[in-house]
Amino acid sequence: MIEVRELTKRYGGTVAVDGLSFEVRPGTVTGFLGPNGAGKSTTMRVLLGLAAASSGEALVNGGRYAALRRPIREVGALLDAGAVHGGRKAFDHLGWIARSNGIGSRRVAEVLERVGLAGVARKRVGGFSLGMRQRLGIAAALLGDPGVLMFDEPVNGLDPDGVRWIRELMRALAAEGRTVLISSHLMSEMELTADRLVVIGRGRLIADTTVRELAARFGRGVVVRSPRPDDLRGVLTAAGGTVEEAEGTLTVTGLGVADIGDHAAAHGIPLYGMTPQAASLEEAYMELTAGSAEFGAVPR
Ligand SMILES: Nc1ncnc2c1ncn2[C@@H]1O[C@H](COP(=O)(O)OP(=O)(O)OP(=O)(O)O)[C@@H](O)[C@H]1O
Repeated sequence: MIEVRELTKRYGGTVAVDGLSFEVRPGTVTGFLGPNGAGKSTTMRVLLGLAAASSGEALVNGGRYAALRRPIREVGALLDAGAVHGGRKAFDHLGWIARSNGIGSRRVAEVLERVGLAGVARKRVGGFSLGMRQRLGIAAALLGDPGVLMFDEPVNGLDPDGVRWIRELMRALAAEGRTVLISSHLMSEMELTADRLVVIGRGRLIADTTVRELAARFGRGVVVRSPRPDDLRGVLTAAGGTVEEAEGTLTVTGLGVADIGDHAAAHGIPLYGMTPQAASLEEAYMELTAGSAEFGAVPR
């Protein structure tokens, strides 16, 4: 697991991270959200041993890493997908990392397959699109089959298919029991990907919560259409949502889009559509990070 306790990181006069505390548990995807310069990358870099804490702790599986001594069987990370030697072929790039960590080439083929790059394994990375580089970076993170994974802005620059692919991969990695921390600017993306949300601004914790809790506190409801509105209403009410009905259209508060989809699917109730709640959560996020809203940390 990942534990950040009262972490502060200063660069000269700049306080990049300011007394930050949060935890990421195994089997969950935690979305790490905050505007540019909020301190997300710095926090990950300290967790990975690439920068030293000024004070406080940033622990992975209870330990601290020294620079370049991070065991890739324990923790994998994608920090800067662009920073790959363009002259190398994808297979050789990963093969080199694998060899220096005593990992066989069979695993290289496996991770290339998992990220959908098996077909271009022998192509030079220099010709890869940003999306392909993100996939390659993720493959490198997965090489050691680690239990803890950190991805810094993995959806940056990806098209909708790429974004969907990342979302499914993150969910699958958490379902395998891994601890996943993923940073993003986009609440709309995290809403569908993350179980928990850690929102920071100016290096400080703003909210440590769930998508559901945030939707319940700030959401203006999700408009849902279904051929079986009465059944759906029963299911969503039992799940803790508040449902209002008007002319066969339900407005649900207290549950996020992903929750509603899951509950409907579990009961075999078809949905015609959900008006994306993302806009209202995005607004909530903007309010939060603008410092104009208060949000207490939610007990686990
Ligand atoms: N190596 C460094 N030297 C000096 N200042 C730094 C360094 N790294 C980060 N900072 C500063 O620390 C603050 C936090 O930056 P950080 O990159 O961690 O934020 P971020 O949330 O990851 O932002 P972004 O979304 O833009 O990547 C910023 O003010 C940044 O300028």
